[in-house]
Amino acid sequence: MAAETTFKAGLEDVVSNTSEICFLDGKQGRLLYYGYDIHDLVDGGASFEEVVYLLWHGDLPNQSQLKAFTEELARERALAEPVLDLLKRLPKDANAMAVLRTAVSFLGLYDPDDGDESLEANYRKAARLVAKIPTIVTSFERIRQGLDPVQPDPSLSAAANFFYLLRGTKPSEFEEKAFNTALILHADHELNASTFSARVTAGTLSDMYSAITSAIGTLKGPLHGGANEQVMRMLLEIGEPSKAIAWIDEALAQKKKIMGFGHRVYRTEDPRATHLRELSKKAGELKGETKWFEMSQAIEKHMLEVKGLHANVDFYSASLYYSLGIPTHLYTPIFACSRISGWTAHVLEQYKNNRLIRPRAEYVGPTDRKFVPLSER
Ligand SMILES: CC(=O)SCCNC(=O)CCNC(=O)[C@H](O)C(C)(C)COP(=O)(O)OP(=O)(O)OC[C@H]1O[C@@H](n2cnc3c(N)ncnc32)[C@H](O)[C@@H]1OP(=O)(O)O
Ligand SMILES: O=C([O-])CC(=O)C(=O)O
Repeated sequence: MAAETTFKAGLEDVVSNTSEICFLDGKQGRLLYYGYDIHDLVDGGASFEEVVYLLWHGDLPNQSQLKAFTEELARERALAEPVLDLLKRLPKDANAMAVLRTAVSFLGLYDPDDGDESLEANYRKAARLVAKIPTIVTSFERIRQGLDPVQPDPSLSAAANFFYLLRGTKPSEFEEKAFNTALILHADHELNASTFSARVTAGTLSDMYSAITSAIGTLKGPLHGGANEQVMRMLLEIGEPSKAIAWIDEALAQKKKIMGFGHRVYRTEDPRATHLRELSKKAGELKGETKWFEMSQAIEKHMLEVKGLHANVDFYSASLYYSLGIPTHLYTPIFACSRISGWTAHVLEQYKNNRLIRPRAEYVGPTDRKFVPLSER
């Protein structure tokens, strides 16, 4: 029924709220966090911690603000015993995003501010989530491998801590820098599906943990954050750069989507892919195994030629993480380790200026049917 609705499939180009956090220009390929171009943040040597602060407060921190914030994150990284116990009890072969979704929901029950919906309490909850999500991801991975979780090292950055918690050893300078860049690049992206679902949940004035649990479930899907794992599985299945074009052509002939390509908003190069391509190349060279980068480059060139589609953020992050030695099933959880900063920024913004988010559906089902009692059917 046409009624008073305007239908846009997938809410394409529909503007749902105003926001100060992230500016996205899909035609020019520009991405700004609170007015700062991501290229300047990355090339200028910002840390992920500075970017999280920026997304929450609208300004970069000065030195004492950054020190206090870094110390707050360091204090919050460890997991309480019940959360570690839960991780130990979960099936070892469980999907890592399903584990994260379950653990974050559970974590909310132990938050000292649970039930306090003041803005101050929500900032504290956000800091706990940013600090603890990487610890959940890495602790479960170690438990799965039959290893004991590692205690976070308060002297390490967010990027370095991830490797330390995963391997029990500190990363190289390149690993820390590359991972810090990846964390910055994935931090926020306007009203992507997972952020939108976080805002929808927050818009009912439900709590921060409920909003983030919704977001994690949404990021998990292969059309969104789950694509980075699918990209690596594709590269591994192809096996050799020389086989890439035939593999892609065959998949396209079968009307399959090639993971890591296309975007709802970008019509040009995804500005994040520019950095991730460079890092993937460097990581492959340092490892002495450049074939994943070469294969990725061949696929990227071909997809642009035959489909006019550009690589998105998930494409080169896959070969980068592979060259850094990170297990493939952790790629989407890593996305969450970064995007938690954007999700929480948007939830805080939603709380500050809330209106229930409730779109309409255009009804296309039958009407005016006559009820027939069960005995007559
Ligand atoms: C962090 C992120 O979420 S980035 C996105 C990660 N997701 C992926 O990489 C998965 C692969 N990509 C896709 O599925 C899509 O490009 C999306 C989901 C990202 C965007 O989807 P939409 O804006 O809805 O575009 P839609 O899926 O309608 O595609 C438009 C056309 O391009 C084609 N197309 C889009 N992406 C691809 C792709 N990756 N491979 C092949 N064809 C594609 C579609 O088949 C469609 O063609 P048609 O008009 O002939 O039917
Ligand atoms: O914006 C989107 O639709 C998807 C995306 O690139 C992201 O979440 O980083």
